[in-house]
Amino acid sequence: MGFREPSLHQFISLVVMFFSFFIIFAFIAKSLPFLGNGFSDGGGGNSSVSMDALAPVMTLPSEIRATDISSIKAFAESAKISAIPSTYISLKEPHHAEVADELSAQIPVIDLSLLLSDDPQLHAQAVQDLARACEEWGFFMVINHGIPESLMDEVMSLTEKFHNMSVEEKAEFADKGVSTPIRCGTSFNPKAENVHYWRDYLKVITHPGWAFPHKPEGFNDVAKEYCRVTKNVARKLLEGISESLGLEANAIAKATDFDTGLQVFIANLYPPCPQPELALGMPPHSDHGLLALLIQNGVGGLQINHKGKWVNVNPLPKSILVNTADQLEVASNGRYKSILHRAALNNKETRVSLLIANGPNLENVVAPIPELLEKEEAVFRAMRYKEYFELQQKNKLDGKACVDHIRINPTH
Ligand SMILES: O=C(O)CCC(=O)C(=O)O
Ligand SMILES: [Fe+2]
Repeated sequence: MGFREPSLHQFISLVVMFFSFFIIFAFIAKSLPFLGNGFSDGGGGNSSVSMDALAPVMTLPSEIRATDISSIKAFAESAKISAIPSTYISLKEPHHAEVADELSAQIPVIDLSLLLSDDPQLHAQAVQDLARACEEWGFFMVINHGIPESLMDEVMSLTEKFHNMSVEEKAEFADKGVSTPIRCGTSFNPKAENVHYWRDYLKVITHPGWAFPHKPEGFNDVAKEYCRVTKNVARKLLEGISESLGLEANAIAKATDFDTGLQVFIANLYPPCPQPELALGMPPHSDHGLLALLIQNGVGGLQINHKGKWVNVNPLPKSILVNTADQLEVASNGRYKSILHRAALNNKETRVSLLIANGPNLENVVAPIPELLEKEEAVFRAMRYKEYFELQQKNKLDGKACVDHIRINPTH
């Protein structure tokens, strides 16, 4: 039997069939929720990711990158993997091996009602407590803060509802860059990282001005109230911190234009992770801004670095957790160092944390407070907060690299 050359007609049919098959295949891949916009990622994306995701669930999509998915929650739920992709391995040593649990109970507690007390002695004691908390820890829990429990519960429950919406419902909020007021995405900065983080986020610039997702119902109003009262608490704490540095209560707020300052609402969701000892929800980093106030859904995971040791944070009921951030380190001329912290994971429960970052006005040129420089040399060079904010958000999250970038004297 001789080989017969295919006719031109047969050849064209074959090509058409091949392309039809490819288009149907691409369409199916695109409609899988966890693939987000990965398939249409012209050239730059990793197309083997989409292939892997279509393979039976037992196959580990070991090379999956956060640039190819829009949500780790959706990915984890649909892929049903028992091991994490290699691109999510952050830790060589299991993280629980190096946690100093005996230090958890020593995390300072600040009673805001004492700081605001008319009794000069109670107030002075609270200022002293704040000085110690900022100097020795850079982190504290605030109790008697005056924020209603019902408001905290409501904002947390709506934050969970937001994250539980489908990938399609959240698509309109997808991260389109630092200057957009509402940004929803996964990991920290997938394009800039080699290792990714087991986290989905919603970040909203809530001050100055107001923009917020219009769903789920009620989220906008509850979040607005929560942001307002949180900024007040941050303002009061900043006054106490100014006093603790021997400055006028208003000094830091005035120098940084705090009242017109940037506020960012950051809602993090960490789904259960099949290998929580190898991955992280967020890597070690310090926050930009002055003070960041955090609450969580009752599931732990935040770890702070105290004198080189990782310490689990177990919040007192209804307390607010406060991080001292980079611009406070700058304003205090290195006296109050921003806290290095990270988010650890677990394999059972979804963790949700809500962080409200409060910082200077974006146009403010942040520098050490002049009064502090009467007796000491400047440890930091001045930098416009907008540039600092962009520097931090546009790169990978890397310890205290940003604040080190403006440090004049590396020994501080
Ligand atoms: O989820 C946490 O406990 C930490 C979150 C955090 O550090 C951040 O959003 O900057
Ligand atoms: Fe943080």
